[in-house]
Amino acid sequence: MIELEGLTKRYGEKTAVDRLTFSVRPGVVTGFLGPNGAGKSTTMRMMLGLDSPTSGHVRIDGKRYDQLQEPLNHIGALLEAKSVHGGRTAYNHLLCLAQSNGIPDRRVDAVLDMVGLASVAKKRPKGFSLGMGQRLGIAAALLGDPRIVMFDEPVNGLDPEGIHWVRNLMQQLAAEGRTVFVSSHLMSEMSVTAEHLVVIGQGRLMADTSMADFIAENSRTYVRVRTPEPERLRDALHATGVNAVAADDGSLEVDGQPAARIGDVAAQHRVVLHELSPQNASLEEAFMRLTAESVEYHAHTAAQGQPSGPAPGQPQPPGGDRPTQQWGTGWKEGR
Ligand SMILES: Nc1ncnc2c1ncn2[C@@H]1O[C@H](COP(=O)(O)OP(=O)(O)OP(=O)(O)O)[C@@H](O)[C@H]1O
Repeated sequence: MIELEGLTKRYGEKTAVDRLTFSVRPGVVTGFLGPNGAGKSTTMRMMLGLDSPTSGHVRIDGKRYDQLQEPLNHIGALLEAKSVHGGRTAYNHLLCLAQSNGIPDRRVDAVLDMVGLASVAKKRPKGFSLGMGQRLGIAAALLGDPRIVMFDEPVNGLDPEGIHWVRNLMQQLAAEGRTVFVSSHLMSEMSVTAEHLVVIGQGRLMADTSMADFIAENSRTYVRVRTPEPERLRDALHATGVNAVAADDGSLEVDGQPAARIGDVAAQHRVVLHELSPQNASLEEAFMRLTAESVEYHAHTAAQGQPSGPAPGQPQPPGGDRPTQQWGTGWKEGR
């Protein structure tokens, strides 16, 4: 179990992490989400004792990180910018870590096997691809067979097979009853990996909930209807108290009604349907809707100084009552 209580970190005037209180439970994968600069890495560094809180605290199995006797046996972590001694082979890198943490040497072969790097164990990581480096970082995190694992952007640089492997690994670790805490900017991946979510924005807690509830609470679900006779269907629906709104692409959108009811009304009035499809919101839409107001860095159009919104081909903001003028592509100044 990881427990945060009022965790706060200030850098001068800047409050990077602002009174965060939440727990990460064992047995499920918990996703950690937030726009760029939200404070995720700072939070994770404080969990590992790499940064000290300005106030508040983090407990790992009831203790501060620096009070853990053999920390790698409790918590294994992959942080974004993993530094690996370039001169040592992958095997020796892990062996040094094992020996300095009281971990049996045989764990080195076990984790190299587990992450698929056994064949390059005698090679130096400086020649590794980004994906191989990530696998080596994951191997190091698993070395002490810890009950808690924490991954910051674990699929960064991995190919589809690698991403699939990380997903299965995290789910397997959680199924074994471990605590798995993972940050990622890849929403589609997160949505199929994590069961629980912690979302922060500008250092503050915005959500601590199940994936299903998060999507349901922060998104709009509706039924899209296509018909050659939209006016007639709209009137027919209206007569039964159902409101259908015409979308720009000529389809009708109906909120808060099951598709079957719309289909029944269409059949009663002999209106031909070309499409009748429930639209379930994605994690990406829900995340962007919730965090729209807390995005710290926005892309601006040079001419108007206005946020540019999603790039062509990127998801569009869902409709709704939250302001969408602050949508940005999330790039970060100075990074
Ligand atoms: N050492 C530091 N000194 C000053 N400010 C810092 C320092 N580290 C982080 N910050 C600031 O704290 C805020 C949170 O940064 P952090 O890296 O934790 O965010 P993040 O959610 O991990 O972002 P990203 O998704 O871009 O990795 C940012 O505004 C960042 O500029």
